[in-house]
Amino acid sequence: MLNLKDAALFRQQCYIDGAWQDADNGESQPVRNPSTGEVLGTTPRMGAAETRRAILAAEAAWPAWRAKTAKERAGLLRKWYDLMLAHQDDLAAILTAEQGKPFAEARGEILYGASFIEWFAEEAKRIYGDTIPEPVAGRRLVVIKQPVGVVAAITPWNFPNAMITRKVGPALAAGCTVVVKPASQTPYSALALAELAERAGIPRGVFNVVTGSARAIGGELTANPAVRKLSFTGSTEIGQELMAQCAATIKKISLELGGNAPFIVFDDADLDAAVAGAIASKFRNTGQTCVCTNRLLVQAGVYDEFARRLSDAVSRLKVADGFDPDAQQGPLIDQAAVDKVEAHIADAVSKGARVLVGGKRHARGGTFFEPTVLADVTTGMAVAREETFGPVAPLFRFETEEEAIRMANDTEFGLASYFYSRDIGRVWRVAGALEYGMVGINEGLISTEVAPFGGVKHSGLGREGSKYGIDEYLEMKYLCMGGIGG
Ligand SMILES: NC(=O)C1=CN([C@@H]2O[C@H](COP(=O)(O)OP(=O)(O)OC[C@H]3O[C@@H](n4cnc5c(N)ncnc54)[C@H](OP(=O)(O)O)[C@@H]3O)[C@@H](O)[C@H]2O)C=CC1
Ligand SMILES: O=C(O)[C@H](O)CS(=O)(=O)O
Repeated sequence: MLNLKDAALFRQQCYIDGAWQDADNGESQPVRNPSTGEVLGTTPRMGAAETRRAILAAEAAWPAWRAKTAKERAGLLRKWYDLMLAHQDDLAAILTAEQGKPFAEARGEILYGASFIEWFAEEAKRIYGDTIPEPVAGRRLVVIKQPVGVVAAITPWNFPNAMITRKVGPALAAGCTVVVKPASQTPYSALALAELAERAGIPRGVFNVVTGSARAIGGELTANPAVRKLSFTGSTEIGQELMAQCAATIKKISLELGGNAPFIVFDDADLDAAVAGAIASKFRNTGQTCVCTNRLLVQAGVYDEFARRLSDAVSRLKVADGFDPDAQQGPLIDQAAVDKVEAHIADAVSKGARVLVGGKRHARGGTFFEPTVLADVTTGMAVAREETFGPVAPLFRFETEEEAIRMANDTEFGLASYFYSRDIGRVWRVAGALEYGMVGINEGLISTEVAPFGGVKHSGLGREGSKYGIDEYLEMKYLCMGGIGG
């Protein structure tokens, strides 16, 4: 099925306490290639009992793992990173087969995912504390940082490699141990990471991967008091459920949820740069990223020209199977995703929008969809309020800077935002006024391991990556020493 150089990377069992295991009841669930519909294999359909064992393994491994020096943990993470790079093509092939994205994009995700392991291997050695001038003579005050403990990570199908390493990298670097539940549609990338972690020498129980019933596994991960931290990437609806489930045990929580990114083109923008940025921001992963542009707000003076140039560029995007060397747009993850895209287009057209390019299922069939540009879109349409999570670029028109900011902020989401302008005063005014965790200014691709990734409002809590990302896996402790004398 998969033409891998190292077939041992394709694992169809879960990884718990350093052992590859089936579900207790022997049940399994199929994993399909979204491009062809073919069954790639199966993974165990585990539930609460197996998850409890994984948590116990992580708890048992924690004392020895946290007792290692930061340098020792960094060395093991570095070996894991080196193995990811050495197996980049195989990891990318597994990813394209189970998620559908073009192979070149999958290779890029492996580098992006590995960068979090590299970055946090370095950050491990810089977990500094504080000394505080004593307010009372004879005392010494210090602050130290310690690992939070056993971490649960629940991750999505759209970045099956990077969304795991963006959590597991800082967790392990901080001295925590982890139980990961990957998306059922894309489990093989997670299991390949477990295979490489074992080869890197990461001790048994430190990194565990369970697949199966989301509700049963999630129920155990959120209720078990041994789990002290939950990190989730996925829909806002599920993030809200998990946050509520964690309340009973007061877990530390990070949420990276949905978005509704505005992409604002002002009349002083470099239009060629804006078109290139819109293509990159809107159509990466066939529009299936939480930071994808969801609404394009274009100032009236450049609306028609921008619409013409963007439509021309979109019409040239190659829709193909991810293993086709020319592929630029792969399939959507499943039929539900196609249904949502079609519903958004139908709603917009019924309320007066015009289809400039695309607008319907692709001739390839299955879950392939034509990259689409809509004009004359208005705020009463579903695409203005809901995350499409597909290859649809809706163009809204605005007159003034104030109107653009008001439209951009008119959403409960606040993850990524983008705007194009060459006026320095406008750049600072708009960047300050946008209610988002991240702002791309004359750039459509801004995600990197060195900067804090995350949102506000219904887009989540906390930050991933950057020097801030490791704090999510640390607890701060204040020591007050008396009787020092002198
Ligand atoms: N912020 C982001 O990066 C992402 C946002 N999304 C948004 O979410 C929408 C739906 O996508 P989808 O993949 O279904 O996202 P979900 O939020 O449903 O799934 C994300 C992860 O959560 C798990 N999950 C689902 N329900 C539960 C539960 N009750 N308890 C514990 N874990 C659970 C899933 O497991 P399983 O796969 O087994 O269902 C998966 O591992 C997308 O259309 C998009 O709008 C989706 C993916 C990423
Ligand atoms: O969840 C996502 O969609 C990713 O976080 C987007 S990115 O980090 O690859 O930009």
